[in-house]
Amino acid sequence: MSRLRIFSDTQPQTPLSVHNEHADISHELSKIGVRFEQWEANQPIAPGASQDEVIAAYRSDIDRLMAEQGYQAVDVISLKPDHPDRATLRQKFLSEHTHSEDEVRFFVAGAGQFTLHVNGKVYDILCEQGDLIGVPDGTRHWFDMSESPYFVAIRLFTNKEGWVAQFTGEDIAQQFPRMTPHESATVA
Ligand SMILES: CSCCC(=O)/C(O)=C/O
Ligand SMILES: [Fe+2]
Ligand code: NI
Repeated sequence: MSRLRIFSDTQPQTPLSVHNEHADISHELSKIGVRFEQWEANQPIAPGASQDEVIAAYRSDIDRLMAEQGYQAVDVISLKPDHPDRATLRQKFLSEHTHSEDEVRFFVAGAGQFTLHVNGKVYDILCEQGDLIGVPDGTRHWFDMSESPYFVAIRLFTNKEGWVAQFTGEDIAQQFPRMTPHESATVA
């Protein structure tokens, strides 16, 4: 189940609030300009599926999003627990960073944890199949997939170069809860 936990950025042990209802999660995230929607994601795609398979299965949604916001590039992250590079890939997203463009991710299988650092608060969002998240450019954030990743996410970019991150050099991501293998597995 999708979940939002909101923390003070100085209190990683105890959330200020926890939200499990999709409408509530969307409402809270809309306050910080973050798009969080539930889309149809019922194509027969499993983590490990190839980029071409995923894009073909979701072509109409991708085209609609690209037309809607002028995105110029799309790619897919598709990982399951036996991926040989899972540790390296996990580490790549685990440090706080920003992008100079909106970060739009559509989860079409499994789950992943986005954490946003905005105005002295930390918004820890467990995203699951069907969740579409849009994080405004310049928003400080990180992403975890647990040590046992199981998800497929479609990524849209305005930058033709695809994924480019500016790391903040802060260690805050190391202080907040990581995604657990259980949270990854419960959607398997
Ligand atoms: C959920 S897609 C992989 C993570 C990613 O693209 C990103 O920028 C995380 O911050
Ligand atoms: Fe990112
Ligand atoms: Ni409210």
